[in-house]
Amino acid sequence: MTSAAPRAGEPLTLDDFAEHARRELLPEVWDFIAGGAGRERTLAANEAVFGTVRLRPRALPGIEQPDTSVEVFGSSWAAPVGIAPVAYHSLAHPDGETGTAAAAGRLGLPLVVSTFAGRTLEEVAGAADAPLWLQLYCFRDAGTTLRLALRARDSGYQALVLTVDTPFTGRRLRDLRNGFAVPAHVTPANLSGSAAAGSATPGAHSRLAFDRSLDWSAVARLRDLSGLPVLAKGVLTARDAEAAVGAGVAGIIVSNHGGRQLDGVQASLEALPEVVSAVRGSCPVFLDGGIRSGADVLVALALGARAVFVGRPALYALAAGGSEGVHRMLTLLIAEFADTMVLTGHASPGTIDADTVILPGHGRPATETTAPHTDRSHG
Ligand SMILES: Cc1cc2nc3c(=O)[nH]c(=O)nc-3n(C[C@H](O)[C@H](O)[C@H](O)COP(=O)(O)O)c2cc1C
Ligand SMILES: CC(C)CC(=O)C(=O)O
Repeated sequence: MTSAAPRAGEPLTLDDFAEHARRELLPEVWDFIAGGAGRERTLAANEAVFGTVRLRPRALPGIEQPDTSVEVFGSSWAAPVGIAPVAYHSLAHPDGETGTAAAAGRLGLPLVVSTFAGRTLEEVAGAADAPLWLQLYCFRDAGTTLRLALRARDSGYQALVLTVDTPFTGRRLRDLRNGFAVPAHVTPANLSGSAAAGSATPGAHSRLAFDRSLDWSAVARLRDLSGLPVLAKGVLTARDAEAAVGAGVAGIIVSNHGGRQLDGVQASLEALPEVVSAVRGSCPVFLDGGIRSGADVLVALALGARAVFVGRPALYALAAGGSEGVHRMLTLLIAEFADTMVLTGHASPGTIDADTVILPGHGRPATETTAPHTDRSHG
């Protein structure tokens, strides 16, 4: 890929965007976004594990221009990359979720809007022209969740993402030490007036307001009510993947919530093969957690993900440059992915298989060291 020479100081990597954001944000806001639960072992592992996988190059691949696009639930995405649901984009920049949606939409990439978005579902829909999904937390006040699902359907959202790893938010020590509270000007726009609107301290609020009696029957309830496909976000084991499939999910997002829930669990990438194998091609499997480069995207696809989502990098790019910053970050990620495709000999994402990577401790391609999970032929 040819690209124009960068201007001095322009971010050249996703890590550069994080560095810009760290300088822009108040320390306690940076900590809320960057931090994880407990000793942050899982948070660290999410990124570090990508550094342990080796790529297998392809000489003279004969690819002029790779086609990075993928199809998901009948929609074309410009690349196998979306934006994970992250609360309160307006913490990072006044453009908030509408800025993020506009940037992703210009590039043909999807956005998953958080239950705790700072802009209304309808405002975000007005700003985006790429697929939108709505992430749902289920509240004790069940009506609040059901109304959100119906509003999403009515404003053209294409899927619901039920977060299944959060009966309450994890113990995030940075926030506890900082006494972090969401600033008064940042509010959950879609919960206003509801019993779930709650307080400014996300941890305490989640313990009061989230429905801990929730079980897998929620999938069918939300699907039947809204007519939308429902994905489960936060699956890390074969057992939970089988439960999700049994409950009728349309897709699974392998995720540990960016290391913000149960510290000590596997990195998302480590859990991916087990989940892909358990699902046996019955629904697409996605991954979030630790994706910081185009090569990381390729590695996740090689181990069976249909597509990946980035969480923190979207907020960092927003903090660094508003909607334009998100556009630049996503453009960079797609360009890195396209370059990595060419150098590993893939003209389209569909051919990226386990033969493209070597897992830690093995001198051989992952095809020979991992079982049948590499089948991504499912719809
Ligand atoms: C500041 C912040 C807020 C988040 N808010 C939500 C949320 O509202 N709902 C949800 O399901 N996940 C939420 N997540 C988790 C992300 O969807 C995603 O799982 C995680 O950020 C992926 O890891 P990454 O940041 O390494 O890309 C949040 C993550 C962060 C960093
Ligand atoms: C407001 C919070 C519940 C959002 C969240 O899921 C998180 O901070 O990880």
